[in-house]
Amino acid sequence: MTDPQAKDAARREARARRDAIAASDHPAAAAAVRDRIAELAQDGHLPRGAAGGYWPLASELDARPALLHLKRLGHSIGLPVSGPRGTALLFRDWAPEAPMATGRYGIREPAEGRAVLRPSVLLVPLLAFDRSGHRLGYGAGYYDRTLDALRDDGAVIAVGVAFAAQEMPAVPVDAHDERLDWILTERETLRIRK
Ligand SMILES: Nc1nc2c(c(=O)[nH]1)N(C=O)[C@@H](CNc1ccc(C(=O)N[C@@H](CCC(=O)O)C(=O)O)cc1)CN2
Ligand SMILES: Nc1ncnc2c1ncn2[C@@H]1O[C@H](COP(=O)(O)OP(=O)(O)OP(=O)(O)O)[C@@H](O)[C@H]1O
Repeated sequence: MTDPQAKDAARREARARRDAIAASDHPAAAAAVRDRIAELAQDGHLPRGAAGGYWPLASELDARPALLHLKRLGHSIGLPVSGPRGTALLFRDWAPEAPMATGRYGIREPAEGRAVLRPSVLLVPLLAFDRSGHRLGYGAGYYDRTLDALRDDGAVIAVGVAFAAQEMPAVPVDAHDERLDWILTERETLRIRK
């Protein structure tokens, strides 16, 4: 296993870099990522069915414009609901006008009663990434467990979303770390797996 301190140090460094991005640069980055997801869809890289996303936290890149685009293309959209630490995320159907609630960690999520979806495409928020498709999240293992579970019962295309500044030469990895299929930043579309 990698030294947990190496992951923590990489997390702190990535977090500081993300926090340093000017708020005025966020809308253009969100629009660029929307255009990149539109291109993936157009080129037939995204399977039909539900797309999972995330409600932006802190200084994360806002994926909502990308999600709204996928919705217009006919995908249903699911947002994560965090259960207890150690569990996989669940995705509930989201629409801009549908009721939201505040879940664990104070994150906005679709209210109870909204349908649970199984995403065939998952936009994954990244704290740090490298060019081989490895990622770091907040360290609770939610996305590793979620991708593991989704890949166990079928296919899922995992699309990491981050600012270009969050790239590292090599993210520290462990055996349980799930790789991404694509990474989208405001600057480029990285194809990890063919
Ligand atoms: N937008 C977004 N939604 C997401 C995630 C994410 O990374 N981004 N998640 C990705 O897994 C899940 C939530 N995961 C979390 C895992 C740990 C902590 C956590 O330990 N929070 C600390 C405070 C951290 C801070 O302030 O920086 C705490 O509550 O003490 C929070 C969320 C599901 N939803
Ligand atoms: N598929 C899995 N099954 C069981 N435990 C797992 C699995 N994936 C991750 N874990 C556990 O979750 C914890 C956090 O993992 P890690 O440090 O890789 O988090 P992360 O990738 O940064 O976080 P996240 O996946 O939430 O974005 C570790 O203790 C790890 O052992």
